[in-house]
Amino acid sequence: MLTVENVSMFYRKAGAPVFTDVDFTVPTGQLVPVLGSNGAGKTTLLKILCGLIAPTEGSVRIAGHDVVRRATAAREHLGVSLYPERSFSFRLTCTQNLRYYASLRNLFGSSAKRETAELLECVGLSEHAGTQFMRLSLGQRKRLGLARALLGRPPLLLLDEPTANLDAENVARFHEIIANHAEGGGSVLFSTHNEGDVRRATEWFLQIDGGRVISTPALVSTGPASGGTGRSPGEPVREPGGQVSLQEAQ
Ligand SMILES: Nc1ncnc2c1ncn2[C@@H]1O[C@H](COP(=O)(O)OP(=O)(O)OP(=O)(O)O)[C@@H](O)[C@H]1O
Repeated sequence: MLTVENVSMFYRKAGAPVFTDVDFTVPTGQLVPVLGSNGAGKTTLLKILCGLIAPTEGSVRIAGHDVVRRATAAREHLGVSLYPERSFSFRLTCTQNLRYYASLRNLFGSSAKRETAELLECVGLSEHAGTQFMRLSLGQRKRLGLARALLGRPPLLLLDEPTANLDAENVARFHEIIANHAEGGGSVLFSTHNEGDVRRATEWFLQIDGGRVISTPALVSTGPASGGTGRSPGEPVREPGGQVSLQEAQ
């Protein structure tokens, strides 16, 4: 679904690259968290993956389409939510905002109306359907961003800190939504500062550290409802390639 090959990123005037030689693949049906400290490069990576900025070197393909050279084709397979959220119209309601973005996905009339209502219900915003965006809390804005990313049910979701500002109930709701997405054959790559997201989401994650993007098995994936370790008592923690494991970080 998503293929990243030899990607490096240098911002002009910056003294050092954000990261170099990034290679990974996200197959269909996988959930991949991206961890990294402030300034590590998570947002930069997401912007490159969705084609908002071009990498200095390397290439990104979504469903086989290069995100720079075949951007329109690539974006048909893609739903995006970046952080901070700046692209909604402040004076429009949740419904009006989603209907506008639905039209950009070629959804009009009754199908747009139905999908907009379903997605507001899905992210728990039905009661705010008629609320202006500027009157939403930060967590509600984040959930509206997720609803917009889901418009048209694109197979790949790229989400920047989707659990930031969410309460526990809505973090659980987010994990249920992405688990359903994966069950339906979709893939999700999302950045987070919350290691709980890694335990709940997946079997492997990406960690950006010192200009390297490292893929690491989580080994603690136990499904959405569990907070357990996923290991038998006494079972050793595997540390492939000497990489930092989630357990070490706790
Ligand atoms: N437009 C830009 N021009 C120059 N440098 C930039 C630009 N955008 C980001 N950077 C730098 O690139 C590095 C990575 O930033 P980025 O926002 O991708 O990090 P992040 O991991 O998302 O951080 P956070 O967790 O704080 O959101 C930082 O050093 C940042 O200062």
